[in-house]
Amino acid sequence: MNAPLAYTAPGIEPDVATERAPRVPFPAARRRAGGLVIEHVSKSFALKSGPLLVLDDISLTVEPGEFVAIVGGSGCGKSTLLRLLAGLDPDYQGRLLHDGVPIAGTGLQRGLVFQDHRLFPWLTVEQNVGLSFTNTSVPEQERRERVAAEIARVGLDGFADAYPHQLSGGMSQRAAIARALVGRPDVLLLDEPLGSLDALTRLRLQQELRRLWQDEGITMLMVTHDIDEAVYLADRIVVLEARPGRVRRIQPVPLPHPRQRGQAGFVAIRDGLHADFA
Ligand SMILES: Nc1ncnc2c1ncn2[C@@H]1O[C@H](COP(=O)(O)OP(=O)(O)OP(=O)(O)O)[C@@H](O)[C@H]1O
Repeated sequence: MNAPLAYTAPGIEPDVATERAPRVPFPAARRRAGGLVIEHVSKSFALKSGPLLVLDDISLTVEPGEFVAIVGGSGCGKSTLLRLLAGLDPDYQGRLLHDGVPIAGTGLQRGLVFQDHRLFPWLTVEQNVGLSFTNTSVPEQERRERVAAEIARVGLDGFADAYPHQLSGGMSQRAAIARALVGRPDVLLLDEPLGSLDALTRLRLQQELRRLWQDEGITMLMVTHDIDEAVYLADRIVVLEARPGRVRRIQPVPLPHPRQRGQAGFVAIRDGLHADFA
């Protein structure tokens, strides 16, 4: 079912838990959904000293099922752009469309994962994941089944009743990913989701994100500071420049998966991107 994994660093073991996890594919119709259009989007914040232009005329089309990474220096507006796409901030100029429909507010069809897991400490993994159903009409029985399936998908079987303080950093991020997946999104918006993890956990979760993307065809839009991670995962890498945030260039990554970090094509793209920030 899954493509064989490439373990690109010594010491990385196959993730047995997720390898064995039952796959509950999302409905096939979802696989043709998840297109995003960012059209001439600008965003300013009102500061005491005057307006701060953070995003300046950003345009980008993300195809359904595409994996796009966004890289750029600190403060160039990466998180701001993701918040707009999530529907968390309606105050911007331009147009944002999800499958042709203007984005207005948050919704289960766009899952959001942050750098910090943002799990509620007083709720179990199961309860945290189930929170996505708040204010929805999904029946109780279906909620329970979908929560259990997503917990299994991210390899947290046996931890449904655990509290966040009983989880490692990587496990907490898996729970956060399960919470985003339980709504069966066609787009995942990932804001540095692996940024707080140790290097080995990070490599493993990169593999799992790739597998999730390949299995489910979810559109992925991921902000990352890690150029290596962007080249490992993305179809295209959007390089933003700062003050104000603008698209400097878009780097395609036409390499087959699973990608080998030592491969000449990989190294050439990575080095080219590093030069952008030299
Ligand atoms: N709510 C806000 N009010 C005022 N300014 C803000 C607000 N949110 C973000 N900013 C400013 O907008 C700019 C872009 O912030 P943003 O968090 O989007 O950048 P980023 O590229 O994600 O940065 P980093 O890589 O450091 O996380 C920064 O100058 C920040 O100070």
